[in-house]
Amino acid sequence: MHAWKVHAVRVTSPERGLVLLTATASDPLARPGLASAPAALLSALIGVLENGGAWVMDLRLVPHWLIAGATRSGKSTLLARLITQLAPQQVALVGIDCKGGMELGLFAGRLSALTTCRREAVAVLAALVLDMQDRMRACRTAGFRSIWELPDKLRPIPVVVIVDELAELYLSDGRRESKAEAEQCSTLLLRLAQLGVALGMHLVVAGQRVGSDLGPGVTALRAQLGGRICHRVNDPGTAEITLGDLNKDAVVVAQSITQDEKGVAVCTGPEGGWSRARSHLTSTEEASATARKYAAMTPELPAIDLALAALEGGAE
Ligand SMILES: Nc1ncnc2c1ncn2[C@@H]1O[C@H](COP(=O)(O)OP(=O)(O)OP(=O)(O)O)[C@@H](O)[C@H]1O
Repeated sequence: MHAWKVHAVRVTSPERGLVLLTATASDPLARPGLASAPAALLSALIGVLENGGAWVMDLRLVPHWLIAGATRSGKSTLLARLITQLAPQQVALVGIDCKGGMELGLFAGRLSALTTCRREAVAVLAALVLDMQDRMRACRTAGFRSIWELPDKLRPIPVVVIVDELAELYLSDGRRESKAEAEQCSTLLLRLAQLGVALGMHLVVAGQRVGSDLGPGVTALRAQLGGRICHRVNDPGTAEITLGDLNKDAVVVAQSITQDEKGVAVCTGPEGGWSRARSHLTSTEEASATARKYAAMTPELPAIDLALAALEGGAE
């Protein structure tokens, strides 16, 4: 695609003598209102690319995404934009926000489930994996390889699982139960990522830390998340981990994003290219108003409700 070829030759490291790109007043990143794109199922207009084109995340083309960045770099704002764009669509949104639900809680009205601790996350992910197996059976019975081939009436609703702060799911305090829970979470996320593509299960995972210090499960998961977005990072290693397996020049550009460039990121495109881009700023008010407006469209996911109810029952 034309929009993604922008950096093919012009960006390289300072050591190699070429100039890195930065946002300026004449830069499209400073005027994000310009870009637009048609609405399509599972497609979200996130912001503007450096060449002025629309920055679109299309989960039908790239099913799973990893979003990295230091604190206050723009991760939650990007997730807010994504949810605001998906809210009017026929999709189920599931939030996993183990920082107490402070970020994704804004969208509670439009989320089919919101988990705020890892114990709940394990229950919800396990229910989704079971649902995925049902979807697999339905496809097999009908002789199809994906839910998208099923007739409209039989097609299950696509589910987008949004994780704010991946590390919360993988870190363990050393206790045996905590370790087991982290491992369960890791296994379930990996299973969703591996099998979900054809079955309408999508993962969008954001975190400050996305490296193997969180355990081998994170490396395996990262390999399954084909879409990558890297905001400003605290350490060069995070940009390397996020983009390095895709494009070395992209790493250098991500490492050059400054503290003032909030919402600026390097993002990958659908056909292997990449670009600098800036997300549209979504205010807290806009986010919660959108969630309220489309709350009636929130699909019920009974399997998840049952799993969470069982958890509550077990806790009494
Ligand atoms: N696209 C954007 N355009 C302009 N400003 C932005 C944009 N994205 C984020 N900001 C500004 O940066 C601030 C921090 O953004 P955000 O909360 O999304 O960061 P974060 O990476 O999620 O941080 P944390 O890890 O601490 O939750 C926002 O409050 C907003 O003021």
